[in-house]
Amino acid sequence: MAQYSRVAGSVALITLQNPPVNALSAAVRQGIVDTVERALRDPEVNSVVICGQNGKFCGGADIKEFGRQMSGPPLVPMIHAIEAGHKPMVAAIEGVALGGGLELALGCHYRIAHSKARLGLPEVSLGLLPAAGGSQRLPRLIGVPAALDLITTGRHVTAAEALKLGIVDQVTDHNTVDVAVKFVQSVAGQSMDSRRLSTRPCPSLPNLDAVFEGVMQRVRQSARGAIAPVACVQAVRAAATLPYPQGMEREKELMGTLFTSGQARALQYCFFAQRAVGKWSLPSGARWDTSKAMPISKAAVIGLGTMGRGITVALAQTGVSVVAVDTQERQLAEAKQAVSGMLERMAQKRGSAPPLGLVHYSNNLQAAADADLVIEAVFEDMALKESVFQQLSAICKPGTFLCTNTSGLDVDRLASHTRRPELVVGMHFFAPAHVMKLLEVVCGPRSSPEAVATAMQLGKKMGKVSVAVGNCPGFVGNRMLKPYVEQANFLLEEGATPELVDQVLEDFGFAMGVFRMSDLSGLDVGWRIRKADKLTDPSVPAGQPVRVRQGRRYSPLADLICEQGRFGQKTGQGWYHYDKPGGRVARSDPWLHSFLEEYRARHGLVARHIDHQEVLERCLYVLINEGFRILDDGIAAGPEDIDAIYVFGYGWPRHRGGPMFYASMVGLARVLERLEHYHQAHPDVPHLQPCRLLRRLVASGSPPVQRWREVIKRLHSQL
Ligand SMILES: CCCCCCCCCCCCC/C=C/C(=O)SCCNC(=O)CCNC(=O)[C@H](O)C(C)(C)COP(=O)(O)OP(=O)(O)OC[C@H]1O[C@@H](n2cnc3c(N)ncnc32)[C@H](O)[C@@H]1OP(=O)(O)O
Repeated sequence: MAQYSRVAGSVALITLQNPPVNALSAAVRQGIVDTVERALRDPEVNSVVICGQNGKFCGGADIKEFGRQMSGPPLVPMIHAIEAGHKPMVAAIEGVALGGGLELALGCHYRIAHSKARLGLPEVSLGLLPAAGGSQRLPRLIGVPAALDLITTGRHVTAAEALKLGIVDQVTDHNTVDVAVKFVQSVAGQSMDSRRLSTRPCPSLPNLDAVFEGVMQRVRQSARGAIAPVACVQAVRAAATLPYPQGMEREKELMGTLFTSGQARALQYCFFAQRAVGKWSLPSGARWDTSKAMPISKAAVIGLGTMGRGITVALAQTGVSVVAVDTQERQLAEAKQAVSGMLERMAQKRGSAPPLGLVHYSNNLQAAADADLVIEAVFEDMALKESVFQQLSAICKPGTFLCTNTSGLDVDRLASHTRRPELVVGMHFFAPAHVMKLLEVVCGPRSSPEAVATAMQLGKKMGKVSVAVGNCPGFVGNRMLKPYVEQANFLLEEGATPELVDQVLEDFGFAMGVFRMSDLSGLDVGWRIRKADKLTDPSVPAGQPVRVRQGRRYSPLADLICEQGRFGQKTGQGWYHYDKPGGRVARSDPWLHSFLEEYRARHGLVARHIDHQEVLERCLYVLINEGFRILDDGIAAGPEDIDAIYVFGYGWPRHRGGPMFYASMVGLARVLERLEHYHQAHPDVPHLQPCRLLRRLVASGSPPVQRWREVIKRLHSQL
């Protein structure tokens, strides 16, 4: 797991060997301890180079080991032995040096990186801190402000930035190991005293207290309840204020709290969930590893509203040539300007040229004829989409994949309007499409494995977390959102305010509560869908009670708000008041409160006190319950898919792991018991009725979330 060889006569070369990223497993750590000892003992060796196999230095501690009993030599003394060694040690960094990998490099006396390498301390994104001395050595090397930035954000830096910051001593375009070997020979025999970071003082900083106070305030605000970023600040503060040994003690103490926390488990679960969703499988048996993705070099986007523009930008950023089509001249002209602007701003940030030449515009659908893949993003109207698909099917070359960006309409119905339904899949992007990480790839019953694989691969190329889901109204994300929003409206009827509901959800960790989020997305969107679903407006049969639809409880509150022309931020009024149309700052609105009071009085509803627990349980458990139904229906293959969708597309706090993981942390029996309780209190709300799968999981002993797939498989095979 760490190979020892002699090169250039007197240099020991230690190569970490643990594919795919040379993570520091127990065996690798043992290998490093043994080979370093050997190099230090060997009288013929005067210097050491440490590198990683297959062009990757090291991806850090082995995350898989964290949930288990730890064994093997610990990292801290291992790195200390390297730093204390009397022979010069150089880290030859290719590929990545992340987390424990960078901490290992910081223990070396010199660091030489390849120009394409990326370095960072991303432990915070796993709910941890760099506890192998990283929180103490990095501030001593690059100063407190830069170390705080890297450690609290976990961001990766390029070799060029690492050189500028002083993390590495040299960057090369040549063979990094050869350069390191040559270099280490040039310093062999010299004293390494000044190169041991643990012996250096932290560069002094005026107004230390004020700096840390400011940073702590900012970090607490953006952490939204996550504890690791706060612990990271505390650890760096120890580096700045304490001698190294005491700083290490503090690092260990803080890590002790984080290591076994639920948040660390949640974040590590998210890490693996994000990777698990790439290994998709469909009920048909089609799988990621047996389905061939087709290369896409030319795409077309049809409909250049907000979504179409974002998708065009995202494709061009990926290097795909795009023809952007809108039949309305005015919309086309506006889109041209908007897309170019977005591409230019993004390029400016990156310091590169904008890929303007990759985008062509047309007002004629015919321009999509030779595209390899088309993404339809016209207005969310079934008849309109059907007509576009019919035309595309006639226009496009044989083999063109036809995708729809619908947020919930029937993909199979659209496929039925084409000559090749197997080439049709949904590609549901989230606004703004060039920024948001999530892509739901919606597989209809007739979508071919190649079509799914192609959409998944294209999503990955675009930097998205692509999740394959089945076809049903709202797919996964929006289907679960519906009962969540519905509960929030019911709570208003019963006595809550938008402020209370939002406060509870934001305290939980959501970036925005449900009402603030609805105001941002536009209340008219849901109104239009409810009209199409015949839940409101003239289509509702006369004599139907206002608060009942299709035999269930219904809240017309959102419809009434829309009837007042209050569509949220865009009109300056919605559930909140904004300074002007398009304003961003939500203010409590006395009009809304009087409106709620009048509404309750009109319907004989008596407002009662609703506590935070009820708000949280009713909103979240009803959403989770729908998640179980989705698993039971086979619309999502496993809980990781649902959790990835919620974390990357719906602002679910990552340190809570996603709704299904959260349910497992709360305890499935508890979730079941609370749903039963609320369903008894509200028997006219079917969404509160605990789902069959939840009951069965509880009956089978509430297995951990990682084992649900097996249980679901077993249940389905028994049907
Ligand atoms: C009572 C309590 C006492 C407390 C005491 C505790 C003692 C413990 C002290 C320990 C101190 C630890 C301090 C250090 C901590 C760390 O180092 S944490 C890890 C930090 N590193 C990372 O976060 C990097 C994670 N990986 C990545 O970001 C990416 O994988 C990559 C390296 C950039 C490569 O990306 P890409 O090429 O896109 O490949 P992927 O698909 O992401 O990954 C490929 C497979 O590799 C697996 N993998 C990646 N990194 C790790 C890892 N560090 N450990 C284990 N496995 C890893 C990944 O899951 C993929 O696997 P498959 O899906 O199976 O292919």
